[in-house]
Amino acid sequence: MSEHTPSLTQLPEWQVLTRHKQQLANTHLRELFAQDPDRAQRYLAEGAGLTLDFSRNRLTDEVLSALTNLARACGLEQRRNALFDGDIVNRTENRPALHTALRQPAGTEVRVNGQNIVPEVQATLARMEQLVSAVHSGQRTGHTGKPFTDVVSIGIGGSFLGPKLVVRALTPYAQAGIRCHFVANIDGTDVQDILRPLNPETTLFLVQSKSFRTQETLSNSLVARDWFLNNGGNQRAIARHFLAVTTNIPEAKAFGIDEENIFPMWDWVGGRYSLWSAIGLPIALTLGMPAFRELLEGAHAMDEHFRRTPSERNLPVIMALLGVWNNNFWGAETQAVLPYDEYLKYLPDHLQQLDMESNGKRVTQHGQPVDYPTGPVLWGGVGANGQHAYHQLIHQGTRLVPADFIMPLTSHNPVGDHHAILFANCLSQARAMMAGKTLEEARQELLDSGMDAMQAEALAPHKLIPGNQPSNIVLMDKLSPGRLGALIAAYEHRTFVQSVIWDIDCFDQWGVELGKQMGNEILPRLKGEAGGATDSATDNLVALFRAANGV
Ligand SMILES: O=P(O)(O)OC[C@H]1O[C@](O)(CO)[C@@H](O)[C@@H]1O
Repeated sequence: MSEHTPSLTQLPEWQVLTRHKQQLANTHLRELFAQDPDRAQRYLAEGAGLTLDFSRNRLTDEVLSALTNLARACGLEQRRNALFDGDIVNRTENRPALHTALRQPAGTEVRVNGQNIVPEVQATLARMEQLVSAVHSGQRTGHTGKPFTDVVSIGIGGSFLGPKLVVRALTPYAQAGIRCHFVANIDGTDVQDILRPLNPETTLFLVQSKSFRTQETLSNSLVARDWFLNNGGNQRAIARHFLAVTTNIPEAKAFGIDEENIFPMWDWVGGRYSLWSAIGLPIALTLGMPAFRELLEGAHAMDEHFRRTPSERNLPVIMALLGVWNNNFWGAETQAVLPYDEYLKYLPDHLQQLDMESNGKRVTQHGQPVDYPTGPVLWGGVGANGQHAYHQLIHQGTRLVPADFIMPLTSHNPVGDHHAILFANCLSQARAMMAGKTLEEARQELLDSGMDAMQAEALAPHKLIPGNQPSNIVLMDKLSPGRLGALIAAYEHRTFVQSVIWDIDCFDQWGVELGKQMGNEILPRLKGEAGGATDSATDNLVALFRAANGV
């Protein structure tokens, strides 16, 4: 396996790309389109029902081939095989990362420590199916015999963001009228707002925590349990109303959840890759098992595409390589994700954890500091709302902002011309970012509007739009469970490929631990249960908090 010795930036393949960047430094995307009429047809990749148009990147055939050479030199093929084969790819935690096994068809094999894990995955799906059908048919009811109407999923990070994205994205497929709510934040407002209108007799709680040690989730679960007990519930009834998904069965039992109501998780699934496991129960309970299985099938189709397609036609590989190109060679520090579909509202939130928790790393897999930027700041929101907020900075600010536009070609809610207008907005934004407007065009436009020459001269620089901003457009026929599964899996693989190039561990997250540790030290001081000093800035605010709360 290639291990980037001595450094990624010393590889000959990297040097070739540095030279390509210098050669292209003064070439505008407009020129690349003008010189190359077939560009749009050539820079298309298709996989698992998704189409990626990557023509609006600062890319030539030579650059694309140099990028794929870099991927090869970094050992992409071996690392990808290691990922799918269940090798230890998360070295700092000594684990495989087998989210792909969660969407493997029954009857296939993936071995961990010599044992095939697919049957266990399938058995868990079968248990989920039983639960979902019992809840939907009314066979499993609340403790007073009433059918469940609401599911409250309590979890944070990967035990929250993926299910929330999917439940919202696939609203048109919702079945049986089950409403799903998500409590994540350790803020009384979040949990209270959600519980207040609910009926405890018809509410099913899912405590979602891989570790069953996460402070936010455990505190919110205690609030939910007290609310249930104080509103007509009783200890025995907890068994009917509280389920858990976790690897930590003893802690879940200690919380009061019956073993038969605990669904397994495995340490070979990372939290941010876990929506495909029983952590997906909010999805299955809201949409039904057929839709959940279709989601898995879509993701599996993307796994197969990723595994078997040559890099130059491989959708997630191309997305990853373009990210490296923009980030490491052109200095982009962010990546915008702009879904042009209201249902994909929570996609940027999910991708923030997926990408930034995975690739926000500063040492190589061997603990050597990197001398190149790694994961960018990922952000975004639904189009066209963003056009009236942050797109101005993309058009005329000083930063390079690569963007991914994502849009289904058909709408679940066709209303008048809405969908065509939305698509026109998506295309026009990508085009404006690519082409921009020259000073001469701005000046001419002003003169044509009847402005005198002096005024036009003064105003034209304000109307100049440099363009040359790279973007991708990802299209699908419609936002179905299968296409959504493929889309999320494509981003998972994009993240993985980038981690291979950067030689970092994309499956650990040691950085988040320090804040948790410090929080545990500060909390007793806020409550007046411990003294001691931290730093003067923290101590000042601890004192302010205590005074405000009468501690
Ligand atoms: O599912 P758990 O164990 O409660 O963890 C929740 C989240 O906390 C983290 O460990 C840190 O944010 C995430 O990786 C994880 O998704």
